[in-house]
Amino acid sequence: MMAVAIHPSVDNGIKPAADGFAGGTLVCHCAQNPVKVSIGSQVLHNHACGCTKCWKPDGALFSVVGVVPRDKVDVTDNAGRLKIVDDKATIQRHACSGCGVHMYGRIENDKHAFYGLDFIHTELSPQTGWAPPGFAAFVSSIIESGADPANMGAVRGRLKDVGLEPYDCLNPPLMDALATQAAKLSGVLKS
Ligand SMILES: N[C@@H](CCC(=O)N[C@@H](CS)C(=O)NCC(=O)O)C(=O)O
Ligand SMILES: [Zn+2]
Ligand SMILES: [Zn+2]
Repeated sequence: MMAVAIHPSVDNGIKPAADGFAGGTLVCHCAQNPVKVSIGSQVLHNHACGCTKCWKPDGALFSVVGVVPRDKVDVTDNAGRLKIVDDKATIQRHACSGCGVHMYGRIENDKHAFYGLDFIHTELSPQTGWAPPGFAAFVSSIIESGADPANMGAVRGRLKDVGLEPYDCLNPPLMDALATQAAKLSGVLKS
């Protein structure tokens, strides 16, 4: 039986991070005058995301998305083509209006646990050495994009086989970070 396809960067074999890797350039899919974004950092918390909002390449069940400090993100070419997909969302995804690819997602709420980090898709960069995805988030959400609910056992099995522990929200460290921030904001936890 053919293995469940997750995402090209997973299905073609997850490549390890390179020591000392410190960034690269994201390029959108437009054949002419692509949008380019320079990233001056290794990616952190890279993961597969099954939610409906994260950008996925054609045919993929999951997005692969991670974060970098926002001051390490610099749009260098054709910034004028970027449009915010949903300005009400927590993560404002800046997409190329030509090809639809999301170039970076930014949190503008400075009370959010992940404020200061931008979300990026390292597959848009020709450089190798990015930290690979380490877990799978929002796995059940792929059903909202049309995945067959009856196939979820096979999907989770495949994710485990390739070392991506499946979660239906984020992984425990990130869920703890969100809850810690909520407890500080409510005053339950003294900061
Ligand atoms: N089940 C929902 C989940 C969406 C969701 O909560 N996505 C997560 C992971 S990217 C999130 O943090 N979203 C914030 C946002 O999109 O602004 C869907 O698939 O649309
Ligand atoms: Zn484009
Ligand atoms: Zn997502």
